[in-house]
Amino acid sequence: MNKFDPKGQSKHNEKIESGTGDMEDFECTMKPHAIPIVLANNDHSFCLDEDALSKVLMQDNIKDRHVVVISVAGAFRHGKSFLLDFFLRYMNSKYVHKKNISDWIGLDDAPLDGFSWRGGSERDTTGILMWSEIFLTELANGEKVAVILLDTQGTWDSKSTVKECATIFALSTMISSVQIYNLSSNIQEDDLQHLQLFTEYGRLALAETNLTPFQRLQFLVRDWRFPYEAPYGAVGGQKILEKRLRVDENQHPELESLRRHIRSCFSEIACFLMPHPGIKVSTSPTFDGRLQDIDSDFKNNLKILVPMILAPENLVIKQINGQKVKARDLVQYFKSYMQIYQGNELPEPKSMLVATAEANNLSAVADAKEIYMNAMDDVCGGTKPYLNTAVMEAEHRRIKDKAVQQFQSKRKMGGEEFSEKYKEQLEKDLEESFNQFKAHNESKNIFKAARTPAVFFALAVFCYIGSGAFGLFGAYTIANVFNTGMAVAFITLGFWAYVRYSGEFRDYGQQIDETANLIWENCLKPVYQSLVETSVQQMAVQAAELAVNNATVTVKSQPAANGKKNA
Ligand SMILES: Nc1nc2c(ncn2[C@@H]2O[C@H](COP(=O)(O)OP(=O)(O)OP(=O)(O)O)[C@@H](O)[C@H]2O)c(=O)[nH]1
Repeated sequence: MNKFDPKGQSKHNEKIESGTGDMEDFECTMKPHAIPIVLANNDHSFCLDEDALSKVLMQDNIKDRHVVVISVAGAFRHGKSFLLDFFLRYMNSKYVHKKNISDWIGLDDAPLDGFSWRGGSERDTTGILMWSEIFLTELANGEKVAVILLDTQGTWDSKSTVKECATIFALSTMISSVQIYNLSSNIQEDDLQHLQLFTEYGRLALAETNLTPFQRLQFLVRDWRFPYEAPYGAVGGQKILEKRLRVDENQHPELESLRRHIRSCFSEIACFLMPHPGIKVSTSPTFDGRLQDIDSDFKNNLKILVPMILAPENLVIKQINGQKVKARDLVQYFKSYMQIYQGNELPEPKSMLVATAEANNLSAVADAKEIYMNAMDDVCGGTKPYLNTAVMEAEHRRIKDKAVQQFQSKRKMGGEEFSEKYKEQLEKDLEESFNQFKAHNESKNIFKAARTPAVFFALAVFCYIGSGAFGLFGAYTIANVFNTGMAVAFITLGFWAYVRYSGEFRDYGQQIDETANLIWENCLKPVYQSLVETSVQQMAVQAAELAVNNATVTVKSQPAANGKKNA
């Protein structure tokens, strides 16, 4: 097990030491170590340690250099940090100690240190860690670039949500120029599906652009067990990759679109097959990374893989929107990407079951709504005449029950409890639709539609009579007020008719309708109702009198008739 635990050294105001002298800004008190840049919070969110990031990237001799960012991501407990420590050995031996490059892999009995790694089944790395030492590497054209190494929190451990996994993977893919996708045994369909989910989550956070969003994707298959099918290394990897990402004519559209998506996200995709490192590496609790305990096949392939990624001729400079990125820019990008993931703009990535159950329920809701809308359309749709409100409400209840029944009877994933909130939403939506149908139905009631002109016409007539009556008694001032009222009523009526005809000034039209309603409810309706009541009363009185008179006449005429009969 490695003795070097950088997690105990990650206080961000600590000064760090560089073996190269490249980090003279820092006081030389510590060995280079892993610095947590993105920290995992207890509430399943992440935050950026800006100070720590700036301290590393804003050093005088680093900040204006183009960067090469190499990140390793993938499922937890699959040897990501272990691999990165060999990257460190390569960089240290070449650029720090200026040693012969063939010796970079180290001594047989030297424990492996650097990024924290360990055996066991529990996760080790959380958030995103950056190696404190930035390696300045000279390219063939003489430019010195800054090589940055990132270790990431493994995906699919029992403590992380899908959102956390997606955030770390997406963020590290967005920031890196080479993303190493570390897999175990094979490239499986679920690995591709997860990659699709994570890259889509990353692409969502980026501004719309026609350029390929990410740079190099390096599949790294650990413990490859079928060298007789495809040999270890890059050639075998390419063979497997071609097979897995092949798009066939007869392929299911879902599989095809997944493959197209992955290809469209990266400007370059490669694969490397690594052999198993030996039983001691994977099972011994006392293994501390010594080369003597690692199988030679693994070591030989490491000697090919590591330079394939880190040798100057293979370095990929980080580009965003086609522009090469400098270390100082990377600080800004980190900040703005983190802000996006901390905000509420992005949809929440879900587990496959939750996403499928949601889709099932939403489709059942859509079907039920369609049933309701079609049936209500038949009852009171656009071309149907006005329907009595009570009948309409009864029809609404009947059709709504039918729609909800349809929703409940449809087979859905996620269970009863999960469906409940969709059922509630459906009922709410149906009530809203009913209100719209109701409003539409009301507008078909010609008496209600004629209310505004009727009210203003009645006002005009009232003012006309008023003006005539007061004029008759010589009260000309009051008569003039009534005349003005009549003119206002007619002008309003004319304007209202214009609004209805032209469709312009609709707000004013609405205000006139509301005023008419107000006048109707508060003045005309009470008068109208009392008139109706009075006339009904009078009719009742008259009917009663008529009945009494008739009865009296009958009683009086009856004895006379009887007398005639007797005579
Ligand atoms: N089978 C196998 N085990 C490996 C390989 N490389 C490293 N290991 C072992 O895997 C275990 C985990 O190594 P780490 O480097 O800590 O794994 P990790 O992916 O960084 O783990 P997390 O930080 O928890 O995500 C250690 O016991 C290593 O010895 C490999 O290629 N194959």
